[in-house]
Amino acid sequence: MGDVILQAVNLRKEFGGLIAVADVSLDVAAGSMHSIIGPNGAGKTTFFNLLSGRYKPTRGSVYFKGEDITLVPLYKRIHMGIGRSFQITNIFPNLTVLENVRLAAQATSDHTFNFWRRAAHFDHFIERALVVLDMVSLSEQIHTPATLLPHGGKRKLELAMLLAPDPSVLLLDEPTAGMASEQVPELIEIINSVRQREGKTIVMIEHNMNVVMGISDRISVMNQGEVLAEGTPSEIAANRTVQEVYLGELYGSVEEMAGGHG
Ligand SMILES: Nc1ncnc2c1ncn2[C@@H]1O[C@H](COP(=O)(O)OP(=O)(O)OP(=O)(O)O)[C@@H](O)[C@H]1O
Repeated sequence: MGDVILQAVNLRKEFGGLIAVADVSLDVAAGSMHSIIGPNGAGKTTFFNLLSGRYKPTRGSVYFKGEDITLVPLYKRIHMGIGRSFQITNIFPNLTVLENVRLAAQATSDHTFNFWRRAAHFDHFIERALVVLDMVSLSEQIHTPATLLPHGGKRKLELAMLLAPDPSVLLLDEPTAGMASEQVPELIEIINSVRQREGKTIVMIEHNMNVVMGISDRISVMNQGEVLAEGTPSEIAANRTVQEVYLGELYGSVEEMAGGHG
């Protein structure tokens, strides 16, 4: 395993009496694809919100490149290089694809604009936007208003907006959600090539098991706020406790159905 780039140590989040994340410790290796899976309500999104800085933990710590960032707010973490996926609702629908990505690059820039230097920076952001739009195969649609993109195109646009400021870690929350199954392989191919060609670290919540098993280096399985198991895809696939959690869910719903008829 390579150097640890992002680390959670005994991270906990309570909402009133509910423990959504229960003392989770997790190491993400630099350059790896680390997936987080688990049944609904397991605490995956809450855990992501603790990594991105959207939530402050009840206790525990987050380290990025060895630095304690537990109290660093979300916008500063983005500046440091932790990119959190944009939701489709963050896209400006009437702006073009290019303008959306240019704004995403610009929004996280450290430059304070001086009028005379502004034009030069503007060109720089457009150049960056064109590079990332090429990475996500949207070069042909740069002048299309975002609202006119099909759902799969909007997901690629989100990814481009996330990549625009050149983060070293990408937190992807269900990147294939809502996509038609025939569009999934292309997006996964893009995510994989971004990781390999750009050397990015990717932490991903994903429900599609084919995707998770196919591209992850490591998988952490969450259940009821805890990490139940962690390992390579083949280790996780062979793990009995993991099988029981997923099968348990299935049996639970079968029993409910049976109960409904009884
Ligand atoms: N802001 C909040 N306030 C109160 N409870 C919350 C909040 N966010 C999440 N929870 C609760 O915390 C638990 C974990 O939720 P979370 O959304 O993190 O799970 P998840 O694994 O991401 O689920 P899913 O796969 O359905 O998205 C759930 O019981 C949820 O109801």
